[in-house]
Amino acid sequence: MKSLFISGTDTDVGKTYVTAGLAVTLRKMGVDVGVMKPFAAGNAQKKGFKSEDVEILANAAQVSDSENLLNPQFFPIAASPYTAWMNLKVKPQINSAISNFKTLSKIHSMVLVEGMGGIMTPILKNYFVVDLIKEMRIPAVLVTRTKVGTVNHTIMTVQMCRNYKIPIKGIIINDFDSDGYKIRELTRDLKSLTQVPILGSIPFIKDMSDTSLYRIFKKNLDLKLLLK
Ligand SMILES: Nc1ncnc2c1ncn2[C@@H]1O[C@H](COP(=O)(O)OP(=O)(O)OP(=O)(O)O)[C@@H](O)[C@H]1O
Ligand SMILES: C[C@H](N)[C@H](N)CCCCCC(=O)O
Ligand SMILES: [Mg+2]
Repeated sequence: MKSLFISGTDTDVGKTYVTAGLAVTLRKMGVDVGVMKPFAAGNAQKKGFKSEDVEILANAAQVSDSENLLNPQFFPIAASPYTAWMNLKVKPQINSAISNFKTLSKIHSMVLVEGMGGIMTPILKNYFVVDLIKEMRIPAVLVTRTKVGTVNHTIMTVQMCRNYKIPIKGIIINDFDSDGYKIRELTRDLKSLTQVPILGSIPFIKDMSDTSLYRIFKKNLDLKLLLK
C-alpha cells in the first residue's frame, strides 16, 4: 500500500488528529501501518516521547518503533525547522528523515508521515515541506479546517503542491471550528475550485479512544479513495 504524507493548510489544523484517526482505522482494518513525524518542535514532554504529536501517533498505530526512527529531529521551540536552526544553530538533517522513512517503509506495509505546519514550512533555506514530500515520492493528503479564510489557504496549498508536481490523494476537512463554513457548502466549493477529491470531513472529536476514532473515520471518510 502506498504511504501517505499528511500535510495541511497551516499548523494546528488537525494533522495529528487526522493522522492518528487514520492510523487507528487502518490498523483495525488489518493494515500494518507505521507512522512518522520527521521533524517536530515545541515544548518537550517531561516523560516518554519529546513530541506530544509523536506520542499520539505511536499510540494510535500501536508501533514499538524507536523514538529516533519515528522522529529523528525535535526542536525545543515552537517554530519551523529553519527558524529553529537560525535560533538554536542546530541544522535540520534531511538525510536522517529520508533514511528513517525508508527504514519504516521496510518494517510496515504503509507509513503515515505527518508534516509540520503547512506545506511551505521551511526546513532549510531553499528546502520546504513540499521538497520533503517530493523526495519521499509519496502522495499528499491535505487537512483543512472550516474557519472562514480556509478557501484561500486551501487553494494556495493545492497550487503549491501542483507547482512541485506532488500528487494529491485528497482533502480532508477537519470540522472542529464551531463558527466555520457548513460542510456541504465548503465541500461543494473546494471541490469545484481545486478539482481535488474531498475525502470527507471529521467532526469535533471528544473521545480519542480507538473505538471512537475508528467509528468516526470509517463513517466519515472515503477510505476506498484514500487507499486507491
Ligand atoms: N477534530 C478535532 N476535534 C477536536 N479537537 C481538535 C480536532 N482537530 C484539532 N483539534 C484541536 O486542535 C489542536 C491542534 O490539532 P493538531 O495538533 O492535530 O494540529 P496539527 O495540524 O497537527 O498541528 P502541528 O502543525 O503543530 O503538528 C489539537 O490539540 C486539538 O485541541
Ligand atoms: C510548533 C508547531 N506546533 C509546529 N510543530 C511547527 C509549526 C511551524 C510553522 C512555521 C510557520 O510559521 O509557518
Ligand atoms: Mg501535529
